[in-house]
Amino acid sequence: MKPVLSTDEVVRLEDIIEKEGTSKAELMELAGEFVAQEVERLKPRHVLILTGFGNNGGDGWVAADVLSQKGISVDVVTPVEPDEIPAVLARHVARRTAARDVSLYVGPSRDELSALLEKADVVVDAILGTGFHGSLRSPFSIWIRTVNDASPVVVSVDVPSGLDARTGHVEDDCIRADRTVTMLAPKIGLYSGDGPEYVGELVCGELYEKMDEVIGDVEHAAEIVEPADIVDYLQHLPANVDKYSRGSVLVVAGSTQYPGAAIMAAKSAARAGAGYVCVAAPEPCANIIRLALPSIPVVGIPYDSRGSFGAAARSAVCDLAKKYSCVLCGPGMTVSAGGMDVALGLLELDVPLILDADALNCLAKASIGGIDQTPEMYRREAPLIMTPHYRELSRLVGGDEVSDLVSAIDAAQKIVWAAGSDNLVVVAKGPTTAVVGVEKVLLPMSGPASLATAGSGDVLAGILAGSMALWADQVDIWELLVSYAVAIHSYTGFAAAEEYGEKSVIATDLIDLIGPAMHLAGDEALRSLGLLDGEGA
Ligand SMILES: NC(=O)C1=CN([C@@H]2O[C@H](COP(=O)(O)OP(=O)(O)OC[C@H]3O[C@@H](n4cnc5c(N)ncnc54)[C@H](O)[C@@H]3O)[C@@H](O)[C@H]2O)[C@@H](O)CC1
Ligand SMILES: [K+]
Repeated sequence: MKPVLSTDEVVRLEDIIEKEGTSKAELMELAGEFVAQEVERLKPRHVLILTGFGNNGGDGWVAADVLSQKGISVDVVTPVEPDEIPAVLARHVARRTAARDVSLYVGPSRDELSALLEKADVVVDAILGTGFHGSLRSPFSIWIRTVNDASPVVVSVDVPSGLDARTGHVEDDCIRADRTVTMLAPKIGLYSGDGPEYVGELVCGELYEKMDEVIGDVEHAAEIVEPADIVDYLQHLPANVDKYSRGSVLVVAGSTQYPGAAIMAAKSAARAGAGYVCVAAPEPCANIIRLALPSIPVVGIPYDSRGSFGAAARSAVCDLAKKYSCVLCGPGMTVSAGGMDVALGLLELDVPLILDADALNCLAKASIGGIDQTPEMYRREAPLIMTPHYRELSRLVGGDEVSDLVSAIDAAQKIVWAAGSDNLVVVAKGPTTAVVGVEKVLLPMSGPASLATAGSGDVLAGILAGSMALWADQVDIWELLVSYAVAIHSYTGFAAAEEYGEKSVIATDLIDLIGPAMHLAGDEALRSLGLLDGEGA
């Protein structure tokens, strides 16, 4: 897994590295050399480097120096003369570079900048890095707009200029990078909010050769889960399994209004590997589900006048639930008094439980001021996975704004820290999904935008349930198993987008692609471990 840091922790990491004997000036040299190396791979003849007032600009000046010494023609744009640059380290490298064979442009007009952009093969954006917050001031606001209008090939240094590296928020304009070369470790803002839209391909220059020895000394905002990390869950089934040893899932879901959610979740759980799946649904919709899923038994449960779980549902569902390896509750069940009772009843049982969709909305309704204010409601021994999207997550914590990855992690941590259990995981679903536990925040591979379609969450919940049933006995770190399920869901999105077209994917397409998605994930894991060459086995 690869750590992702907050900007504060990056500063701490730089201090630690300095204490270990590598100064910030040396880090800047290494950063600039790394940028130059990444630019050189694009084989440019003419490079334009835009620099700012701070150390991000310093990295750009070093890169200019290295590239010009390699015989590449380099233009450097700076807001002030090198001697007037306020940041000491950046001023030092700017003076040095200015004395070399580079062309300097101090505070060019918009037209002059446009002309420079026209003759550049590659533009290096070293205007603003982790020191930038708030709204853009001139001249950078004009530079950034001019660059984006010209849409050249852009390599951004550390962070695309204009992006707040703490939150991923873009207030005005931001450089649209083809590649972002980030230093030491990726910053959380590159994954949050507007970040993914501007970053392009992300490359990390670790710079410090003994990074492994120091990275554990700072807190990680999150960790990226790589294909090799989930390889344990991609093994073949042992030859001697039977349908019970593969694990069983009870899907507590559906209503007259939304029988489809129960159908999609149950089928996904079966496709994800559970040996036996059963649905417990309000009686009036049970037949529709039976007809759609001939291989899956459906138990009709007492219902209310709207065809949702009714007053007697709790004991019927809880009696059944005890017999399963894992219970998934929520898809399509609507928010009703009976549904609320069912969700609270399941929380009291000693069975691995996934609460999704309306089960979470029921929980939010049953608590006052957020569930984190009443952790006893969900504190338990058996594993509990909650899978809210940002809006559901906001409701769960009493209405806090949840609008991006950073605020989603904060909200999810409130929930898991209030209970303090290793067996509690919140999956904060969004464009970048975070898997949040007490100790760890994991970022599994994100899927394509095609996954943003109604019912996609029911498929994810089913994949999660099937995976939990299959692997529950062998789990050390629940966050990792959950990340595996999220990654498989992402792969179904890529496979479906390829088959049906990016905009045309519907949730039911994803279900039959769960198997192929596991193959894709398996191949990727083997390839990253060096056990598979080329395009496939
Ligand atoms: N400190 C270190 O050890 C290292 C730092 N590195 C680089 O240094 C960068 C951080 O440097 P700094 O902290 O100097 O910050 P930056 O270079 O990101 O920017 C700070 C400068 O931006 C300007 N600025 C801030 N807000 C602004 C706004 N709203 N509108 C217009 N201008 C604004 C200010 O003039 C300020 O001096 C990193 O992103 C990275 O590129 C790398 O060289 C690696 C080592
Ligand atoms: K930058």
